Amino acid sequence: MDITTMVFVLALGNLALCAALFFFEFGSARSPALSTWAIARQCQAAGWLLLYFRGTGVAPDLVSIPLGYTLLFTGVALEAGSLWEAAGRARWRRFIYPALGVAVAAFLACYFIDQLGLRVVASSLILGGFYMAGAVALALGWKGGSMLRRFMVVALAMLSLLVAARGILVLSMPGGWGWLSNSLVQALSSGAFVLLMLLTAFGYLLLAREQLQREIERMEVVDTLTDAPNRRGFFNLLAPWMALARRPGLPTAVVLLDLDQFKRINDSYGHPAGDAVVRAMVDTCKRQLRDSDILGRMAGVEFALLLPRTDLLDALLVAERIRRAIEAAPVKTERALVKMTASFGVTTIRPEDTTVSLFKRADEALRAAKAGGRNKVVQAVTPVAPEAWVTPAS
Ligand SMILES: Nc1nc2c(ncn2[C@@H]2O[C@H](COP(=O)(O)OP(=O)(O)OP(=O)(O)O)[C@@H](O)[C@H]2O)c(=O)[nH]1
Repeated sequence: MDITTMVFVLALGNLALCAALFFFEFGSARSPALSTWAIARQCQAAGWLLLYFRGTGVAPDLVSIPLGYTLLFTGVALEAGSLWEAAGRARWRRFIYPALGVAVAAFLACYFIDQLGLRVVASSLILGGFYMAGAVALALGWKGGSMLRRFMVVALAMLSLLVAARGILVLSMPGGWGWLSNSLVQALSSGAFVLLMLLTAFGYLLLAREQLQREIERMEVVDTLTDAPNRRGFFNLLAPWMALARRPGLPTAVVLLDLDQFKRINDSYGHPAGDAVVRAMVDTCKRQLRDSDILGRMAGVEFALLLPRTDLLDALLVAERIRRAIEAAPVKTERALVKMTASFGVTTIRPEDTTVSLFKRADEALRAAKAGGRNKVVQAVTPVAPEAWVTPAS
């Protein structure tokens, strides 16, 4: 494939992707990273198209080449930016925009000094550099990342080097180096552009899908409002402690916590204020817990605490500490300072317990705390074993 056809393929490929992206996201709210990526692809499509038309008389070279490359640099820089955005570095503009400004100025200077040699050096190094910036953004998620992500990092880095290599070779050995002629390097670098177009397109979409899948899996076990484990997540984390309770050793305590008269908070200040109170309450609880303790949201404004290696007496002290902390820290919302209290039911896991019997006992204690006037800690009643029953003397 000759270079002109290659440039045409790149223009068409990017245009096709732009159209697919437009209809994929039509009418729905885009994520910032996806919006940036869509703009990046539009710039690249326009850039390659302008470069395809150079020398054809459609636009004078003096316009099509500087403008085409500027659009191309902008597209590749924004594509790197979208990868930084997706990696959670929202301040990428602070670095990418100045770098883009310097790159365009340097390219224009090189172009007007030497329309062939220096132009190739500058464009190859700039494009290679921006593609490498994208590879670095992806590499931020290397640890714990999927095989796809790691493959993308390695492939992007290698192709970026191949693109930059052309500039370096033209700069250091204008006549080529042995069998590595200039035309071979040019062909390799053009091939790298096509591979980069395909790889970034498919790779980016597959990575986005992978991230979505992870988010769905997380939502199955995590409550989105508080980021605490939800009912299912809490039961998953409780399971090993239930098994451990059948062995001799320190007990594990479970505390049920329910915010008092929460309906009135929603009714008086609105649901968003209620949400803020729930979040603040979780923060207050977490501050009173050890790292090994687990807080889960069971339903509505009812939470459970799992306190490993904690006996009943210590669990009662922890619950009392949390009760006081909640009472002493009114939550500041947009409309008012909201005072909050909570009621607690405390128990420990027994060897014969199932989750049903455990939670039934804790719930009975919680109900007793509510019935006793709320803002209280109540311990579960220990059932008397049948063999200890005493038959009254007749
Ligand atoms: N804002 C907000 N409200 C919630 C959320 N989850 C549950 N609620 C509300 O919390 C209230 C809980 O009510 P209940 O537990 O039945 O009763 P209560 O008003 O807290 O009174 P007691 O439990 O008897 O002290 C309901 O009005 C729910 O709509 C939430 O995530 N955000």
